[in-house]
Amino acid sequence: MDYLTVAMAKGRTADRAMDFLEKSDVRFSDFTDESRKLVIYDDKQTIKLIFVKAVDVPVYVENGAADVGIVGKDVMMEDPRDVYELLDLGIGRCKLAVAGFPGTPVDEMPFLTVASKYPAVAKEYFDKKGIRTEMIKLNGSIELAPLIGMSDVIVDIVETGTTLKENGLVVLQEIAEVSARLIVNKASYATKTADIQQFIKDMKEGLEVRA
Ligand SMILES: Nc1ncnc2c1ncn2[C@@H]1O[C@H](COP(=O)(O)OP(=O)(O)OP(=O)(O)O)[C@@H](O)[C@H]1O
Ligand SMILES: O=P(O)(O)OC[C@H]1O[C@H](OP(=O)(O)OP(=O)(O)O)[C@H](O)[C@@H]1O
Repeated sequence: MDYLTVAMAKGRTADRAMDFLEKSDVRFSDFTDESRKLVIYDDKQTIKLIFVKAVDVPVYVENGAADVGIVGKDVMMEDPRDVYELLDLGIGRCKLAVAGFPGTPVDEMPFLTVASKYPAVAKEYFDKKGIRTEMIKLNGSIELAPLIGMSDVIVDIVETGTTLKENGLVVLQEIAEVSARLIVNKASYATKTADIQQFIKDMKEGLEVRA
């Protein structure tokens, strides 16, 4: 059986994407939130869903290990890959922003230490402004860095703003709007066109039902 292989991260993205697909009658009945399975199939046995780390989704798709991926724009910005980006799913909406203590004069500072999960995005942003930076790559709890004096500012995802607020930080500058995107392997798009178009149609129907 030639499945359409779809890669996504468990958690917020997968929950919403599977909701959309269910609206189009694409169901994964044997999947539960507690499941530790990394590969699941839909009831009609046409889609093979693989669960990978969010940052790895474009890697699987570029290599053809997955035909399709669902991934945040933040991940694509940090590590661009040679894939087609075909649909903005409008889920997982958040912002990439510079944050720090209130009143930090970012644009007047000739040199900044920046802690981020997104060092490439951050460097490009400050380079364009002519601000020299030292990047400190972190993988989580980014908001801690300014609190303990490890960085002047952070570049991170802001959704509700709660994490910043609870740590006495504020958004200083907005860099980009982020939402989940549907990406497609280039060769798969040529060889599995009908399956991919059907998958996109199913996702779109889910989007419309939700709207
Ligand atoms: N509040 C949020 N925090 C983080 N990511 C968010 C948020 N809201 C939406 N997103 C989107 O969800 C995607 C996946 O986030 P998730 O938290 O699952 O991954 P992660 O934190 O990179 O992975 P992990 O938790 O496995 O380290 C992000 O790349 C981003 O596009
Ligand atoms: O604006 P908010 O709604 O508070 O959301 C933003 C927070 O969510 C993300 O962290 P995540 O939950 O992925 O944990 P992490 O620190 O492990 O990255 C992000 O890195 C912020 O810390």
